[in-house]
Amino acid sequence: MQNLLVSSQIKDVDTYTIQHEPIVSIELMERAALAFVNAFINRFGDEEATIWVCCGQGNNGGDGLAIARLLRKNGYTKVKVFLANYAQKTSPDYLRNLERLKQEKSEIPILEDLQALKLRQNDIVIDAILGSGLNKPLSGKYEKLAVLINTSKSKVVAVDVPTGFKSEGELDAIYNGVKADFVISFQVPKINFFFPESIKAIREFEVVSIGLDEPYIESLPSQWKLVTEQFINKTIKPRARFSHKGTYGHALIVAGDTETMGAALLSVNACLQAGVGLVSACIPQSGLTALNVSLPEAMYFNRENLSNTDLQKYQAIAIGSGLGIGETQEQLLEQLLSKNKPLLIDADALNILSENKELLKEIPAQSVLTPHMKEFDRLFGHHDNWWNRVEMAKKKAIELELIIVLKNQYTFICLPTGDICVNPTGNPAMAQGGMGDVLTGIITSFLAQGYNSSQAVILGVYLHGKAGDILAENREIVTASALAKSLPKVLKNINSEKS
Ligand SMILES: NC(=O)C1=CN([C@@H]2O[C@H](COP(=O)(O)OP(=O)(O)OC[C@H]3O[C@@H](n4cnc5c(N)ncnc54)[C@H](OP(=O)(O)O)[C@@H]3O)[C@@H](O)[C@H]2O)[C@@H](O)CC1
Ligand SMILES: Nc1ncnc2c1ncn2[C@@H]1O[C@H](COP(=O)(O)OP(=O)(O)O)[C@@H](O)[C@H]1O
Repeated sequence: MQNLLVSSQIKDVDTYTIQHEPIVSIELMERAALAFVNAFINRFGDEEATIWVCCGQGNNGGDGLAIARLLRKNGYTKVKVFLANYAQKTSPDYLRNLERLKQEKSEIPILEDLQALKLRQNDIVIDAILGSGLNKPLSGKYEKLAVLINTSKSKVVAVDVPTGFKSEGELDAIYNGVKADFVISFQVPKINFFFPESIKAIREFEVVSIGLDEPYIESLPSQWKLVTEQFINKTIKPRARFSHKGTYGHALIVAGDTETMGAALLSVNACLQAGVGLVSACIPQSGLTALNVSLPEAMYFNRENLSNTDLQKYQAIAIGSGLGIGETQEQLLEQLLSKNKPLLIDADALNILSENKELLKEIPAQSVLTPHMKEFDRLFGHHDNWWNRVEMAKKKAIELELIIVLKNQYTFICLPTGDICVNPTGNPAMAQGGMGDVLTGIITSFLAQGYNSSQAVILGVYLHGKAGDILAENREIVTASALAKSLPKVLKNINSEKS
């Protein structure tokens, strides 16, 4: 896991690195500019393009000046600098870079008049006006400049963060900052990059290291964590010698209704593909033939027997995928809750909880809820923005001692400890019905295999997205069935890389 930091903490890391490396601040700025330029060249290799580097007067502007100089040095002959000198204050490193640019007679035109900023279709704007130092909404000349950049047809590449974009905290409904096609951000992704509202400001982003002190970053208190591949590799266990089906647990999945039997089958199949030892499908009798034909490995569990069966033999129990809503389903949920065993609660079972909120406190500790945005709001109230929604998920996870998996492009996993783990895998090719049912099956599988709740959820969400990413490399759409089918190979690749 990697700590995600708020802007004030990033400043703190900056200061720490300068003192302890040691390195002078202007050299750190040079390092940031160089990291930006390398990533930029990698992506936008056209040395003939006209590049307008728009610079404010803080350190973001200082980066811009150094970037302009380094691009010129790398063969980009049509670099121009535009100074947005609208502020009273200037940063010392900005001034040093400005002096250097002037002294070196670098042949880079330095413009200050807005009229001179004639942006054309194939030009590139490097946005170094305001970075993570943003401390109030954009207005006046800054806003006018943002409008000019946004209405041009030029490609926009932002340094660290787009001008006017808040790195953390609630994002306003209306965004008036620079809209970047690409952001090259320093050292850590900013928390707000992961919220859907960021689409108004950022099309794509990349994070480049600038050599800030990593152990110090990890030592800082932050409840925001990014799930990393290293964490997954460390956590996942390969299949052991002499192991047998009993080693990998028995899962019970309570799911399906006449019209949504497919959801149950998807979930049960994913549970098998993710490696469970045994799985029993507690589905309506009308689904029995479909189950036997499509998933002969699975067993059937008659719903009539749920109330009088000892469920101790199941290492994991999930309820909800395609379950439907009604008195029978409500009774099933209540019967399971009364067993006082952690559950994974998804889809319609969440909707039943929304209609019967008194049941929330009956959910056993360490249970997992996997709502998408609408299911979450039905449960815990309407939210105008994602920042508040995630804050509420964190609060409820602590209060109810649950793991709340708030699903989206970047899924937020809120743990009872208060930690919010952001999952980086997954992509829009996966935006199709049934994908959540597959996720439920995968997490249930890992729970049955003996991972603790947090591990099972983090592994499940990450690998679900990873499988989707691998498939999306050569297809536009990834179906839920295709994703489930690919899981054994994804798991094999991870375990082979480890050994
Ligand atoms: N460790 C790292 O990651 C490194 C980061 N580096 C770089 O530093 C950047 C951060 O630099 P920074 O702190 O100087 O802030 P920056 O964004 O340039 O502007 C601050 C000034 O803008 C002003 N201001 C704010 N909001 C405003 C508004 N809405 N409208 C108008 N004015 C507004 C505010 O003025 P004030 O209101 O306080 O008078 C303040 O003085 C970071 O993004 C990265 O590019 C690298 O160089 C090296 C290592
Ligand atoms: N654009 C996307 N990028 C990444 N993951 C996505 C995207 N769209 C959907 N998903 C994933 O697909 C799943 C959808 O869940 P859900 O809405 O419950 O699906 P369903 O109820 O149809 O099974 C979630 O895990 C979500 O993270």
